[in-house]
Amino acid sequence: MSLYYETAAMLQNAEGAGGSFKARLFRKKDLKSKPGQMYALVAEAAKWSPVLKGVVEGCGVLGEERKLTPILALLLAHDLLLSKAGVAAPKDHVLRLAIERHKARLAAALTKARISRRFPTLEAFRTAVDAGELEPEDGAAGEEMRHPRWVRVNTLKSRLSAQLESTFKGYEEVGNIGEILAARGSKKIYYKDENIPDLIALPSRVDLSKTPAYGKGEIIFQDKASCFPAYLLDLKEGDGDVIDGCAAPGNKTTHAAAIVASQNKGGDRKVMAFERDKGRSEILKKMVKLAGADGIVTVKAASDFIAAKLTSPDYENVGAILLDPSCSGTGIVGRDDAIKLHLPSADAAPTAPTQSHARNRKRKRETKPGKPSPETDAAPAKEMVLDLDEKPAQEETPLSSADKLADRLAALSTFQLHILTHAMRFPSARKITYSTCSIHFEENEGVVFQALATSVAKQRGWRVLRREEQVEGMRKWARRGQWEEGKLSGPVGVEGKKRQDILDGCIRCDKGTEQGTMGFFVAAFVREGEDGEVDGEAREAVDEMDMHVRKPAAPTAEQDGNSEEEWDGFSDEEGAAELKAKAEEMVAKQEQEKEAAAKKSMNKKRKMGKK
Ligand SMILES: C[S@@+](CC[C@H](N)C(=O)[O-])C[C@H]1O[C@@H](n2cnc3c(N)ncnc32)[C@H](O)[C@@H]1O
Repeated sequence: MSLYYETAAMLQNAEGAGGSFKARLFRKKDLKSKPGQMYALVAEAAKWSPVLKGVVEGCGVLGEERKLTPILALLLAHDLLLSKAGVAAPKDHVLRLAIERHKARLAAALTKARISRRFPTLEAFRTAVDAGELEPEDGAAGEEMRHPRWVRVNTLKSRLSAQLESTFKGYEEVGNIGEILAARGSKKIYYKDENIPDLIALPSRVDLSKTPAYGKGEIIFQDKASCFPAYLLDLKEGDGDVIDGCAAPGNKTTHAAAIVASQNKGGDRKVMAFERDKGRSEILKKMVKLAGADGIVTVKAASDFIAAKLTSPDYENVGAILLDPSCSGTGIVGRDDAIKLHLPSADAAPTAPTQSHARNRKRKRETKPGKPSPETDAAPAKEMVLDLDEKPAQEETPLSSADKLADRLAALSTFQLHILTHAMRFPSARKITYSTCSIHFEENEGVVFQALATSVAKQRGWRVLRREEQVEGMRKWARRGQWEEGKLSGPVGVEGKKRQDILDGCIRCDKGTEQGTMGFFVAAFVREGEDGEVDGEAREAVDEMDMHVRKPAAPTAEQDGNSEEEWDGFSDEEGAAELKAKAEEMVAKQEQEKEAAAKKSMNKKRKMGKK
């Protein structure tokens, strides 16, 4: 089978196959063509497909050449017109003959397409296509594409100034993020972030994955919002060791390690990174090593943070904890790395004169065993959406259906509250950041208010870091926490100014706004006094909350006849064990659903591409 038949067959069977196109190519054992050549052909043809679709349709190739399907016509037209090596088939091959019959008209149509787009030469046209500048701007895909490419310079290995002089040499600095969001293709501009040090934003299509800096771990792709937790933790030399309780793939771990290293003048402070999942622990180890953080970070692979023994001497110097637990992931912006093949339609009326010898001819379509059937391709999709490459391991569990939302949020927030209150028990801990990439109150402010109401928070004096106390870049971030009435079990949470102060301490990011971030939430907790020495204001706040926030199953004062009896939070062994069991059950369920949900979403994306 020729390269073209084989590639077209792989593409036609793409739907529902699971995994990226690249993974499937390299997994397939019986291919006659080289997988690398097939991959390159599809990647290049896809880039040119918005142009080639019109070129092929305009010449009426599909109407005349019954052996060609839309996919074959696209691949062959690409190689005939744009590949230096030409069509990769013998001179008398039926496909080569079929496309070469139209060479003169196809070439003329391509020239016309170039001139109409005002490119003086084919090389200039090629540069624009390579930069993704021909991608349509409108529609949902366009929206997703406008999410910037955020790049954190890894100060363990490099400096922002050094990167601007090397990786980003020739890039022009712009004064606001709006210019990055509005930029098409991979325009060479960057924006230096005003909130997070060493962070820059670039237009979405800029591909840095092949740069030496990325390969060496000098730059890390990390959404701006995802940089908030380590920065908000505001680590100081006196904070001792740091724990990242939910670490893989490790973006926040390496960020925290970079901050620690910048202060570690000869010191031996450590970052301990817990990751419960075995597979993700391997990714974490690789990330830590690549970032040059392995001297500071100890990876606790396949280790449950909740099971970490508080009395272990390993943790006696832990002053700060970063917690970014599993969540619904509803704030994640789909960086749509999927590509679109714009396929020519057989029904489109030709705009150029067609071959006279072929006009009105009704040749029977031929099908050979093992070759894609033109019959099944007779009413082709106009677009085909393809995941070319593997995506980084998903860190979140997509919610499978809307009606399960309330249940899932309840289970997730139970787990999140449990892990957060566990962090609050570490003997020397004075700072915690709690974050999610969820947009839901239940997982965000809801968890914060419930955590503050627990006995461990009260006894140990944990409170939310007030906005005015926050590190400058976070203090000036405008979007703060918000209250949602009726979402917490029990009548109400803290009210009035006290509630508002806590909400002002919480930070939110919204997706799809002019800030260019994903949907995200983070709050920092601090405590100053010794255990049991709760400062007055904090005590007042938590006491007031305790009046209102109740565990759902807790008996009411009327029911148990004891008006003094209060639910004392999650610190009792029984409650903690119950929560742990519930959380573990939920997490196991999540894992089972993860694969199914990912497959379903890929199929949906493909179907949408066909419409
Ligand atoms: C949201 S992701 C963390 C992302 C990470 N902070 C980053 O920025 O790259 C949550 C991670 O926590 C892990 N996890 C969940 N529960 C855990 C537990 N009890 N102990 C340790 N890791 C846990 C999950 O397997 C998952 O890898």
